[in-house]
Amino acid sequence: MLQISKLCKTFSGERPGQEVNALTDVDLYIEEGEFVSVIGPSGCGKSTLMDVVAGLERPTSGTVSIREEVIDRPHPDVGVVFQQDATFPWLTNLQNVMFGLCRSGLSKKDRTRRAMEALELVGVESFANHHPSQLSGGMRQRVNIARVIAARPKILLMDEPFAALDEQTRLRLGDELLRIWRETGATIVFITHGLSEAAMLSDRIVVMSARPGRVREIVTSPLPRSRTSDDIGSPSFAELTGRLWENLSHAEERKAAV
Ligand SMILES: Nc1ncnc2c1ncn2[C@@H]1O[C@H](COP(=O)(O)OP(=O)(O)OP(=O)(O)O)[C@@H](O)[C@H]1O
Repeated sequence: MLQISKLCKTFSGERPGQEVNALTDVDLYIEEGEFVSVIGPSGCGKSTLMDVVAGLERPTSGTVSIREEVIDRPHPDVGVVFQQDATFPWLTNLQNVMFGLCRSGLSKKDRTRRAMEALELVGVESFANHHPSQLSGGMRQRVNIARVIAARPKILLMDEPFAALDEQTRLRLGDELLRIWRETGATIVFITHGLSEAAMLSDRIVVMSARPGRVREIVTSPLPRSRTSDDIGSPSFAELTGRLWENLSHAEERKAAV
């Protein structure tokens, strides 16, 4: 579904001639319908990887392909959810979700229907005619997710979407996201700083090394596809987070040594 090959990304630094190697030789293959999380030390290039896959940044070298089509701009099959609230305060929640469909070519009636379906999927349909300011942070993030999934992307990229939320809300939204993933069959790439979040949500977890970021290890989850936050107390979960922590602390040690 998604193939990342020998991906490198270098930015110009603050001083003339200075360069920042954000990513080097990243190779990753993601199957259709997989839920893959990416973790790694701060500054290792997770957001850069997401931006390149989203077609928002051009790779310095290497390629990103979706079903063998090399992408160099935002692709219609890809939706992106960021940590920051992207709702427009002057629009209702329904209008916000419909806005995400304004270039879809659908009639207003169909856009309304699709937007309502997306709001139902994330559980905020009863607030369709309220404004984002009338919602809690967690509910607003549900509207942001609805806005993206209303367009029915085959690949959903999520860059720390729950980072600004409290732990309880994160867990609840994690469960909702797993349900949405199972219902839609979307392929999800999820960036997080949270080991438990990555362990609970993912089929596979990509651990990146310190900058310049590359794939350090890919850990396959022993948890079933039907996993929920109830699995957090299980021995498999503890073993998985232990393994992730071990990997991450080695990556952090390397960062300290650089
Ligand atoms: N537009 C840019 N221009 C110059 N340097 C950049 C740019 N974007 C990112 N960088 C640098 O590239 C490196 C990787 O940044 P990135 O934000 O991708 O890391 P990250 O792993 O997402 O970080 P964090 O975990 O802290 O969110 C950092 O050193 C950052 O300063």
